[in-house]
Amino acid sequence: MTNPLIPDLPSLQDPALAAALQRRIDQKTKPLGSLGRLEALMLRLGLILGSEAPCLVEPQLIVFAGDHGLAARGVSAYPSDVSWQMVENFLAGGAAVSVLARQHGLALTVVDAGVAHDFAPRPGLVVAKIAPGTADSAGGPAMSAAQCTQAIARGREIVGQRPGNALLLGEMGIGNTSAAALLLARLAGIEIGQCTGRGTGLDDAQLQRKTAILAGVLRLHEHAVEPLDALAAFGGFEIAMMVGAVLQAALERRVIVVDGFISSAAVLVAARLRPALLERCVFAHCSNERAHRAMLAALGAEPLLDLGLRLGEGSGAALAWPLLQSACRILAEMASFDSAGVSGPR
Ligand SMILES: Cc1cc2ncn([C@H]3O[C@H](COP(=O)(O)O)[C@@H](O)[C@H]3O)c2cc1C
Ligand SMILES: O=C(O)c1cccnc1
Repeated sequence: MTNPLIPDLPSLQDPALAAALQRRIDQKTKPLGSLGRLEALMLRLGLILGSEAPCLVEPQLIVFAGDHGLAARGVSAYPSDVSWQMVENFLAGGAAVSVLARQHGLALTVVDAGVAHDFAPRPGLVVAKIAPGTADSAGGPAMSAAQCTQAIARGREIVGQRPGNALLLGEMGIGNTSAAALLLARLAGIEIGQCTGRGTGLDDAQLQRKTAILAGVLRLHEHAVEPLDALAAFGGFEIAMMVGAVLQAALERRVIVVDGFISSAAVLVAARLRPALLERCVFAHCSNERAHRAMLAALGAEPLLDLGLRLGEGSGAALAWPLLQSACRILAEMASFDSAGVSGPR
């Protein structure tokens, strides 16, 4: 059904372009298939950007930040204040993602999607606050349907206002591995015990408690089965804004670089609404958060890296970025057997 909030996405399948790309890859001066998964990445980037020699321009790394009412129940190893403190750290240039964005020439934008703190305006910060944190999803929906719609619309606007043809997703929000686990359980039908992980570093007893709390939240919202209902029930504002951001990026045929467990949960929601979104995604890495592998499997995704990261912020997306650049450079610059006068296979 057409819904102005959730744009229709045509499939990018293009057998002629796919064949041309594959031919180009196979004619490079290397044994057939020897660049492994980088070759699949070349194919994907070519199809997304609609070119045999795709070129990545003005990549945007956007970190969406929000607080979670559920965090007051002790589902994270850290206090909610860390959300706003880390936003300050991102803007001051001291966080992991700040360093990596600088290193790789990624434009970094931090979005206050709903942090329980007021920030002084400054460059690099977009205040798009829906509310100062979601409501406690153990007592009712994390957000109203109207707030959910507003968050998706703002996520779309923020991407639409920015240049470039690549979006790297990042997030910050104490308690957000809980929201992501709940979305995975509901939208992929996976038992909550399998979806719940240690997040910022819970011990065994704390993990057990978190699982019991999340099981209760799932029961409370047993009727929230549609993607947008589940998103409103479980939150958070940063996840809802990422849903809007990826939909807009997909509509504009940008490459979407997905980070860890939480940004994958946003992609899961968006993909349940518009499955063709997945054709536009590159999954940067498999995080160490327990259920990320299961989430990637539910998305049919093959991540590029497996570094045992469990940070979020877009750090994994930024680390994978040079692989995307290499894939494009190889397509554009590497010689063919013909052009280099190298003999092909016997
Ligand atoms: C200092 C610090 C920096 C972070 N940067 C990202 N996260 C990550 O941890 C949070 C999710 O884990 P949980 O659900 O257990 O709260 C998110 O904010 C995520 O981005 C951080 C967490 C901390 C403590
Ligand atoms: O996979 C992630 O992105 C992640 C995992 C744990 C904590 N924060 C983020």
